Amino acid sequence: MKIEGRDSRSVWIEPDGWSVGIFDQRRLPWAIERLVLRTVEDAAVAIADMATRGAPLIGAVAAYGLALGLRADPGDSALEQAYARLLRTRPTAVNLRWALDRMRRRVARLAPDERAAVAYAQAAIICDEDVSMNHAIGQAGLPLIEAIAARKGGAPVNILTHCNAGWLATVAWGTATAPLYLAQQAGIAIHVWVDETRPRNQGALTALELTQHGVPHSYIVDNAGGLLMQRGEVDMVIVGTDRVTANGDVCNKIGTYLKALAARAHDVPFFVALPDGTYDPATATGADVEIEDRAGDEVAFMNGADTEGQPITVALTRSATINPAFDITPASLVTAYITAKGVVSDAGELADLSG
Ligand SMILES: CSC[C@@H](O)[C@@H](O)C(=O)COP(=O)(O)O
Repeated sequence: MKIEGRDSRSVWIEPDGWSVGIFDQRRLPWAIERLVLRTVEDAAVAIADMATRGAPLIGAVAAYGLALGLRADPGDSALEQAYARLLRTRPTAVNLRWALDRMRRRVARLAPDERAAVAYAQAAIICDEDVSMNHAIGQAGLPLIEAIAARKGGAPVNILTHCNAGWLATVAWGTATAPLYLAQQAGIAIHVWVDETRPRNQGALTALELTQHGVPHSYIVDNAGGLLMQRGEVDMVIVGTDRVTANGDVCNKIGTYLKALAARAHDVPFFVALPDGTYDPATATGADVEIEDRAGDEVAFMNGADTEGQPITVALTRSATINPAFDITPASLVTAYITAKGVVSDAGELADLSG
């Protein structure tokens, strides 16, 4: 994504050759601030506080977090401690465990003095794969948009997305957004409905990305989607996911389920962009996924910026709050999963692809 006119990934190695850079997503889109991670703890805090976020990016930053830990202490017990610390940062996105398991498998059998260099190389591979996988998801999803565009005779294809499953949730391209960027490159007229996504307003990140890339879009409150579908103003929904279980249930940002219900009621196709690290065949159904309960203050207070871009907090309520961060969309409401290997319509096909 272009940030300050330069193509940037969402995680990178700093010029010193070992510390890890990320954007502080708590400050976006109002301020472009970078954070430098130098320890396992820095990486863990950045993930838990959502300075960095989005299932694939959490996995990538955790991978570098493990490399940072091994640089400081490559011994067996330090490896296990770093693994455990990073794993307990956030419970729902399976990419975290997927990346950490992959890292640990790669380094555990090595002599301690070889581990840090191999860990950095492995984290870089995870990042590069994320970029190519998202591009492949884009290519797989493009014909879905082309088909609707052909039916509409050149009128813009209206695509609704929820949360941020974009460049800033991945290393680059995004999952749900990759088909949109490729459609734009192919000259197809699109318009994106961007859900605000309370309480952390990830829609503002999606809107920032679409602005940077010149993709026409409108930022809408979470509850506008139903009316828009009822009026025939949504041609398709594409969302990302934090985990797809063996039966095809989709765990994603809170509010996704309501969009899927509305889409089914109005015959709007509902697609889930699914990279490899987000598929969890070891978990049977969505009911088996731990849904992250975040602090109620995220609901009671809203962080943003004033008209000058200075940070402000708005108090909304003194009432009790609960803040489940994700929900489960049953497989029965999913039209198809857009994977890097193609578009598949059910859990059986997903299992065949990954096997
Ligand atoms: C490609 S990102 C897919 C999901 O991780 C995304 O939709 C989402 O729910 C992000 O949640 P977040 O709480 O911001 O980490």
